[in-house]
Amino acid sequence: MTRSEPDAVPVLALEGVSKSFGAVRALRDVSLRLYAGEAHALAGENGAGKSTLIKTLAGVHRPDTGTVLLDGRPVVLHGPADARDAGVAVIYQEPTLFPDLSVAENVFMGRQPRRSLGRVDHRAARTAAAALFARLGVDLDPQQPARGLSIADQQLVEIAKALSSDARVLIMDEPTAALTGSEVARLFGVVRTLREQGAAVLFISHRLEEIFRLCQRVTTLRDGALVASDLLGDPQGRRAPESGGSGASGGSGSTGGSGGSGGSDRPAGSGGAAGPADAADGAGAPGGRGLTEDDLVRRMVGRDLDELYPKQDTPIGEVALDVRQLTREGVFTDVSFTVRHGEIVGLAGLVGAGRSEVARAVFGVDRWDAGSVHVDGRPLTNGAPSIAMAAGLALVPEDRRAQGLVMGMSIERNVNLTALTGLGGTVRGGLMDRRAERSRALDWAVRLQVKYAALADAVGTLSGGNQQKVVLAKWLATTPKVLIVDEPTRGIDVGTKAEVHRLLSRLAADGVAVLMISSDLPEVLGMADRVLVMHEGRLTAEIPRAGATEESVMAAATGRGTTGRAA
Ligand SMILES: Nc1ncnc2c1ncn2[C@@H]1O[C@H](COP(=O)(O)OP(=O)(O)OP(=O)(O)O)[C@@H](O)[C@H]1O
Repeated sequence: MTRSEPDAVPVLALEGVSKSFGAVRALRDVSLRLYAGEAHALAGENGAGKSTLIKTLAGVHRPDTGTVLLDGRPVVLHGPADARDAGVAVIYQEPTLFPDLSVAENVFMGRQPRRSLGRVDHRAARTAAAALFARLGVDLDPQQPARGLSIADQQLVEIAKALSSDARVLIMDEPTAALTGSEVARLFGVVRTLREQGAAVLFISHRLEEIFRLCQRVTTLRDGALVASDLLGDPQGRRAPESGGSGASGGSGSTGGSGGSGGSDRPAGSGGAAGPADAADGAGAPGGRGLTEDDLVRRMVGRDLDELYPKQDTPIGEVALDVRQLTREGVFTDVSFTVRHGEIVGLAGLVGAGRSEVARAVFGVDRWDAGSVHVDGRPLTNGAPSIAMAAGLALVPEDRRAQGLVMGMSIERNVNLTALTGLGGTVRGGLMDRRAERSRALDWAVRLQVKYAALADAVGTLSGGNQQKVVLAKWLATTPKVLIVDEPTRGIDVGTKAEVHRLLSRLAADGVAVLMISSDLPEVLGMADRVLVMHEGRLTAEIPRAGATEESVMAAATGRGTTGRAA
């Protein structure tokens, strides 16, 4: 049986599901069919309803109307345990393993193999875990403690855990957001293996190229409604491995390992969207040639997208941020660079290279052991964020949800949080000027296209991407002289991504010095006037815009040569 046979029965499906939270209609009459052996992407802008949909499949939410079907039969999932028992597992972006337990103990949590007297059989657990990792084609030691595993490895432990309980459906909610390029390649290798073994994978990502690389079908949501469910065609007309539930290996590059950036897994000749009886397939792909990235963006956003990297040329002014020989023992060493007024400097490197740590030290969240930081020629005090802010520095942190928001507080109040320090200008005689607060929040909500019901709603009710936008707004509202943004568009949909880039470009044109930490290479190359690269806690290169290419940046990021040491 292959997934594209019209009479195939989906392993898991939604039919006509609607779900509201108060006045917000998060899902409206949505249907989705997930087949064995397919990687199926779920696309949509922030707040489109993707998380609500997967939570419905995972038994977290009960639909208001509509049905969940397992193997074609309607089921009622009373909670996550019901979904797990039915073979549906969810892998979240940042898994929550028990740090003090071993990898094997985490895999078999609650289901440890036991010996006759009821004692846990650790050796059996290790052997079984090793067999699962071998099945996935990955190299992980079952005996090592979970503490200290990279996020990528933690995800693999979660996947092994799902397999150990015979999961047939794996739902992955933005699993790649915090992974390096090679970790993504390894995860995709695992997903291919799982598909060959007959699993169905539902995959969420805001990175469109990943959807096209990994998936055979994409379902798009807009404002809670289904736009289309399209097969993804292969533009080169190459024949990708046809996989059913049989486990037959049908072609190249489809198992284990860490392939490069190739390895497209799309079905051959899948013009249009003549999938298994999907009513919403009607829209198809233009010209019957398979969906393109532009088509997908149009489906998500409802219009053509403006330029993604609208970088304007701006005169570069005096040095605004001057970081000299900054060292934090064991974290980063001898880091020196400048950012000038009007300039966007990209800070590239692999996850773990020390970029965020430098940003935190510059802003004063962490102390430095040696070196100095000047803003407009004035020295900052070590470990004093309030002094950094008073000097005109702003830091939009990477981990925005944890570091940047008070979840129970309103959207409006969160946007204005920095005003509590007196920086934002809405504190008058010790009282918040509520009208100014509201108008500022509204202004930023519109500029960043935040999707919300009321500004007085708790920020915790927003979708993940919209929460990210509120943190951005909060810091941009301080009108900084120097803005440090850490992964400014991670988790943000493609439409707003262009808007964030336009905003950064405009800030630079207004004279703000922008230091942009980003793992998104096209973003760095598209937006930065100059690119700094870090590798293992040191600056390894400084590359002017004209000389910056994927190759030159990656070479410096992986320590394979430098292109001129940063001064
Ligand atoms: N528990 C909740 N209470 C109130 N509103 C909610 C709740 N959960 C989701 N919503 C709303 O439902 C809508 C859909 O949110 P959802 O999280 O499903 O979006 P998403 O597509 O996953 O977005 P993102 O890409 O930002 O993660 C949003 O308007 C959101 O604010």
